Amino acid sequence: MRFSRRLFQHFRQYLDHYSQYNPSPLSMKQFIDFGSQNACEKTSFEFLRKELPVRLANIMKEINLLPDNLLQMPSVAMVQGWYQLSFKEILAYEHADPDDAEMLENFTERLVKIRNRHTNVVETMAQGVIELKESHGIDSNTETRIQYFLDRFYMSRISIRMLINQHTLLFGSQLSQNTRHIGCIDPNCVVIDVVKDSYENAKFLCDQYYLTAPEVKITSLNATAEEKAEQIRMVYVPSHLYHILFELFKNAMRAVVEFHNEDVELPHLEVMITKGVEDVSIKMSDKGGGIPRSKSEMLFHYMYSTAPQPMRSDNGSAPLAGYGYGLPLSRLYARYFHGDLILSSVEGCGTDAFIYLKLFPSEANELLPVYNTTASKMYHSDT
Ligand SMILES: O=C(O)CCCOc1c(F)cc(-c2c(C(=O)NCc3ccc(C(=O)O)cc3)noc2-c2cc(Cl)c(O)cc2O)cc1F
Repeated sequence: MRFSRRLFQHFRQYLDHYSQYNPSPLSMKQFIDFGSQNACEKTSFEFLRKELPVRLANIMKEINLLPDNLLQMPSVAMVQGWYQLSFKEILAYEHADPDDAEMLENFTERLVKIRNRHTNVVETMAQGVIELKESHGIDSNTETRIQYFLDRFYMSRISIRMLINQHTLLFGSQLSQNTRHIGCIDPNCVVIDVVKDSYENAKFLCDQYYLTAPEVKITSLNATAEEKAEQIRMVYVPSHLYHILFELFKNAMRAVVEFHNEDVELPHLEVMITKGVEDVSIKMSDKGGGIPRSKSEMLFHYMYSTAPQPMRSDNGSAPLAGYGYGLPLSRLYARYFHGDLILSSVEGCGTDAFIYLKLFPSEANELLPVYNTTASKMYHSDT
């Protein structure tokens, strides 16, 4: 027992040490500049062996502040265990020799194992919230604290996976098929291509579930007229943009089909892509009947969407409704590089969803949660 207590104290010292540092946000410009000029694996390693433990420690301190009855849920305890193990595995490289090529290869392989370990964190945490709801119930104060935590926890996870993906794609053994991309970043992401791709896949699911789906009309407006409107490009992570658009298309299609379930003709969706001076904006409009203003904020609640959804895949077809985390997570992806996702619904008519993205890579900075006294007070406030 003495040995494990000493190890536990040792672990807590490391956790306290690394959580004292603030995470260092990188900008999209730093990601592409580092990755495009013959990236140096040693430099990346020396950055990550400090920054990954800092980001892990910052969010692990917040996990430890969660209400005890949530922390005791089996699923939450499992996620906490994954974080503790991954934290320890990266600490093992704290004093490694950066000039040791074999060690660098081993480090990259270890990052892949860590990324795989954390694949199902979102679903597992959602299961933990359901376990808490079923065993203890969730009062509004607890709900507010869980909402605050999950937004920060999932933003932290997005940022850690971004760092791991960049390193493993730039230096890992599976060389990226697309030489144009810098890690998971496309420096010339053609926005309309991602819109069409996400629409087609959402339409496939909608057709499968409802045997019908609305068409889409896409228009582009290029306020800066130096290039043709239809080729609005930007530096972005296509998989992030796809995740946001796919979720919004699923929701819009569901609203339109369910609101017009008797009608033969479905009103089409409209997507407007606009390139301004600072922003690339994507507006998605539907005539799905909209949602009351009193309910629209709840769409971003993690708790609200864990209520049984009418759209579960009871007939075995892929659900249009997941854990309901789709929209809150999509807003985190939009906000991750200082963009945003805003819903504007008109009850009885339809819903507009606005995606705002930073056009300049130098302004697209990571938005990272920082563990500090303000944050910790959020977990103690009983107001
Ligand atoms: O579980 C998941 O993953 C999907 C979780 C999400 O599932 C939803 C979903 F796809 C679509 C809607 C919905 C409704 C609706 O449903 N209106 C009918 C009603 C009227 C009153 C009330 C009420 O009083 O409570 C509720 C609904 N109207 O507009 C939208 C709508 C929502 C979003 Cl986020 C969007 O991007 C586009 C939209 O057209 C609501 C969802 F919730």
